[in-house]
Amino acid sequence: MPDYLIAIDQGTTSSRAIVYNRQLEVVAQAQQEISLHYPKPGWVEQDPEQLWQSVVSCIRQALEQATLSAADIAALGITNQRETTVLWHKDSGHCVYPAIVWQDRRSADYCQQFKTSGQEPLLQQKTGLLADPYFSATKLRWLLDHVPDARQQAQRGELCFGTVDSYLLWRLTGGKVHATDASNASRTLLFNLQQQDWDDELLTLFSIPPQLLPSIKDNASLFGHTSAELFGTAIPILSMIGDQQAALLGQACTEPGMSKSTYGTGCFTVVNTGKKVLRSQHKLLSTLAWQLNGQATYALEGSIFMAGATVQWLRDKLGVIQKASDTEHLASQSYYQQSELLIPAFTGLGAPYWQPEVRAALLGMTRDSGAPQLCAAALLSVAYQSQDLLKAMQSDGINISQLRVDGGMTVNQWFLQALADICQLRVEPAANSDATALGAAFLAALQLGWFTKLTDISQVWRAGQRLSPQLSNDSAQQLQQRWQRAVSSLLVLDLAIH
Ligand SMILES: Nc1ncnc2c1ncn2[C@@H]1O[C@H](COP(=O)(O)OP(=O)(O)O)[C@@H](O)[C@H]1O
Ligand SMILES: O=P(O)(O)OC[C@H](O)CO
Repeated sequence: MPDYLIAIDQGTTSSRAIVYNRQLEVVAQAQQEISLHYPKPGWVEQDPEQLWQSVVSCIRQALEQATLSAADIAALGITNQRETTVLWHKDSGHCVYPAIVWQDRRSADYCQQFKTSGQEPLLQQKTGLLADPYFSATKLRWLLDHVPDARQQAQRGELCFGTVDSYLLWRLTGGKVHATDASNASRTLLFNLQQQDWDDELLTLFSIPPQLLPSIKDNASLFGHTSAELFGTAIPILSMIGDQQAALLGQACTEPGMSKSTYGTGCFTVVNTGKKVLRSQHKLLSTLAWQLNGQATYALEGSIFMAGATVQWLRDKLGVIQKASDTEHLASQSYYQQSELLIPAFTGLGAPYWQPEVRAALLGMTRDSGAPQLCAAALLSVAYQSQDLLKAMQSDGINISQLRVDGGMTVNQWFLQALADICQLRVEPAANSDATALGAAFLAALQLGWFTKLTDISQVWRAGQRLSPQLSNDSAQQLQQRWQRAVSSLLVLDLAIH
């Protein structure tokens, strides 16, 4: 029996393949950055072919680094950026359009119609989500309405819709399997959270032909085998799970009430709510954490669209830093009370505001404002947004006094301390910032029988160096209040040219 497995983490910023041994220790890993394209204001696209090629090349590189062959790999697990929408031809595998990324706002007007017509509560009740362009259904509807002949081809059963997990599965299996997992399905706005299946009424509401949809499977199950010619030997694919749900598991949050926050491209705070769908009164999302043997575990989620992506903006558009890690020493040259404030609504604001049309603002600039202040403002904006989420959760009766954190930004100590200070709680980074990949790897290992039950993840999870708040509660409150005044002002600003 082979002694290793590989987790693929296809994120918004990069693709990764990580080789694990039976104890789920990292043996080797490979990573490739992915390009994002912004063809119009508020639009965000990626090339599905690049996503696919990066995954294949990461798997090959990781195998090479580990001096292993595909025959040594017992299973593959997949975790992925969620909601991003791909539509491809069944026969050729050719995509009809670039992938529409979760951050894309092009369907904002269409979503507004659901709010205006009073249909949003129906969406909320069935899916746990809101009428927001974030989710896949309105992106898919846009594709069917705007790509020439797409609707006719869809009706003739010639096209496949999928989120990134589903698209990768299709490619890995050589076009043999069109499936998704319950956690990814729960992010489409087409999935009935209680019935754990596609919802006919929603398909009609969004005019989505059902023949487009993948079948839905448990998060740990046999999804298919990679085609033998890809890596030399067919490898079973034994897990698929959306990246934030994977991180919840990878952070060993298997009991109701346990929570984590992942700081990658965006930031996602997720609380395990157990077997019950908890309904937020403060615009947090109810979602499916994982489904095993048909049994769903649910979660409550706060989603922020710009976390590490704000750091990328500093690097790629402003050029004030050369690499993400530069933000750490630059920010440390400034201080929390600086006048500069960045509200990173580059693609609207997510939870708890849900304002797709609002755009980013940089406030409080002086003649002295420079790279240190911009870096501090960018990192602080993520801490302030996290505090907004924690406050919404508290209002829903969920008190988080200690936060497990992971994701690319959590290597930044200045950011972690700012998070602890602004949110006034203990921050507990995972020893391995790749909790996402670990979650997917664990599910595959569970399916292989290397572990016997879900809670065995705690044998694998390790805490890193914890940070406690050093700022006084009064000062934190003043800063939080200033942030909230700034956001409130931005929300009432009308920037349209009349
Ligand atoms: N040292 C750092 N300080 C601040 N941000 C960082 C640092 N290193 C990486 N990042 C940010 O983390 C993000 C990548 O994290 P990752 O978890 O790999 O994201 P994803 O899963 O979305 O691809 C990038 O947006 C990058 O800007
Ligand atoms: O790319 P990430 O890790 O920020 O995750 C993206 C989320 O899955 C979007 O919902």
